[in-house]
Amino acid sequence: MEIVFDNYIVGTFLVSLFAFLFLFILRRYNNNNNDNNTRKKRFEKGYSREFKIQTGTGKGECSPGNGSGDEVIIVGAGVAGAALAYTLGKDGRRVHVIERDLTEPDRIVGELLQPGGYLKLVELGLEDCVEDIDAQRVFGYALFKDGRNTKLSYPLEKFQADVSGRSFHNGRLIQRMREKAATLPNVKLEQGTVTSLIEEKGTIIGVQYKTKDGEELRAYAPLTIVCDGCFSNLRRSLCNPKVDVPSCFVGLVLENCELPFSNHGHVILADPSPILFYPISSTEVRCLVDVPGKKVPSVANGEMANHLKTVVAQQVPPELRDAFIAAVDKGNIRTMPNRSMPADPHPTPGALLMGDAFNMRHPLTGGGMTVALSDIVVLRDLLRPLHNLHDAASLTSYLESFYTLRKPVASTINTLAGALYKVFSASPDEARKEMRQACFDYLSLGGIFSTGPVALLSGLNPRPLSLVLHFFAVAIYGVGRLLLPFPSFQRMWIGARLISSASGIIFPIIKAEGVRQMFFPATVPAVYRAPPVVN
Ligand SMILES: Cc1cc2nc3c(=O)[nH]c(=O)nc-3n(C[C@H](O)[C@H](O)[C@H](O)COP(=O)(O)OP(=O)(O)OC[C@H]3O[C@@H](n4cnc5c(N)ncnc54)[C@H](O)[C@@H]3O)c2cc1C
Repeated sequence: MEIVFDNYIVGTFLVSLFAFLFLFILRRYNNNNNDNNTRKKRFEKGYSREFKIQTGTGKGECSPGNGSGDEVIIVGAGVAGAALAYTLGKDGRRVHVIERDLTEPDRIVGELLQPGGYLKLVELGLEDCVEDIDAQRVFGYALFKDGRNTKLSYPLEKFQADVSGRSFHNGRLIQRMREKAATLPNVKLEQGTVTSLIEEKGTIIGVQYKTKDGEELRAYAPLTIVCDGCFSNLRRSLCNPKVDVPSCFVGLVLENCELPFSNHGHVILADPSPILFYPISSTEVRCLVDVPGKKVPSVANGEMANHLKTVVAQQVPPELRDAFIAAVDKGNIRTMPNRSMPADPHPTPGALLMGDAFNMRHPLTGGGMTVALSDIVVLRDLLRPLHNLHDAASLTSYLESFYTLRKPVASTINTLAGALYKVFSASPDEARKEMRQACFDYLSLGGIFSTGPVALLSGLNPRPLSLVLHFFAVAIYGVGRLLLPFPSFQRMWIGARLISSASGIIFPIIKAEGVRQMFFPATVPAVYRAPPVVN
């Protein structure tokens, strides 16, 4: 008995020591990151550049190989395509955008832009697109679990006053970006549906598309960028699409209600999976209810309304319950599959994928637009020194660096989205229950324990290593709570399973992101490739 008791004390001591060392390293690491951010900001302050806008022909068609027409074709003018069209157009490129439907989209996606994404809008000169659309400022999140709640603020202290998240009607943002792109004389925005990519000797030389009037046309350019979104039917030849649909979101709009924490996103750790609320205008609150699996109860036959009223409503914070039920009764219930797809490109001469056509993650953390905008900044900087895009093979080889340079932002946001969705979902497994509770309590500790993860989620501190450290700090925090003050064999067993389950959650996502690109980008030779020299 005495030996067992001694082992408990030694075990407890070792776990506490390990946890202390882990948290100590984490704090040191974060301090270093803060210093780096300050240096980066100073650099950015001193960095300004003027753009020369070339006026082009704006003509949609040119013959293949003829250098006088469009330089870039963009397929799709959603968040990624519209922002990219403006960005490349502003840099003087002759851009031809082909969008299936130029009317204002009405969807339940892309309604909360993280502050990191807002900073990218500023870098692209598109920040005015969130003005005059009744966008709401977002300063952080409120997390709810079992009647308790905790407020997690974005660490915005070091940024200019306008920097924060923004939430809005997605269609309004897209329409503003399309209008802004279309003001550039060298950007042609056309309504049409691209039906295929035109390939010649392994190089994409343009697209075939159907106009609004049903006319079949072809357009040619040395570079085609496919931004046709999550349902892309053009990506197949440009990547290896491994699409997973872990769940669906059911969307409602709540009217005339006040959120418990104004100007904050609300995440309810419900059973079986999270419910989100955030403002999308000065009078409307979006609610997204996660339903695990690919199938949702039928909206048409009333099963969905019944599910929302009998299973979901009781888990909604009391302040929002009446508005929630009124929204269900109003009947405008929308659904959307939540897709995730790691980036796995086949570098193809003459073509690139961007936005959701290229890479998707669970939308729980609202990271998709931030990744798309960040990718556009990376691509813009790579393309800027190039006067001519006609040498497709050299261009493809040079642009391979894009896949590594995008990783700090993309892999941090992608990994966090996948991991948090799993941790925040209810499970009958004791170890997963402990992990979920530990995550809530860890974030509630405040200080670095909340600002660290929130900075990762918001795209303000996109560092994969910091993400892994916080993730395992949560796991160790969970194990420490199980073992202190007196561990039992059963609790030690749950603790071991908690660590194993945490590893089982995060390591497959990291593997899909690419360990080398994520943690050792400097060892990837492609990042050192110089721009091709073109006569
Ligand atoms: C339920 C849900 C909620 C989300 N919430 C958020 C959030 O709050 N915050 C966030 O940052 N991200 C969110 N996302 C992700 C975000 O919506 C996407 O990352 C973002 O919209 C990607 O932009 P995109 O331009 O790639 O695709 P889209 O914005 O979907 O644009 C694709 C465009 O291509 C056009 N198109 C398609 N096919 C063709 C064709 N053949 N020819 C011509 N045009 C074509 C379409 O009409 C469309 O305009 C959410 C996703 C889902 C599923």
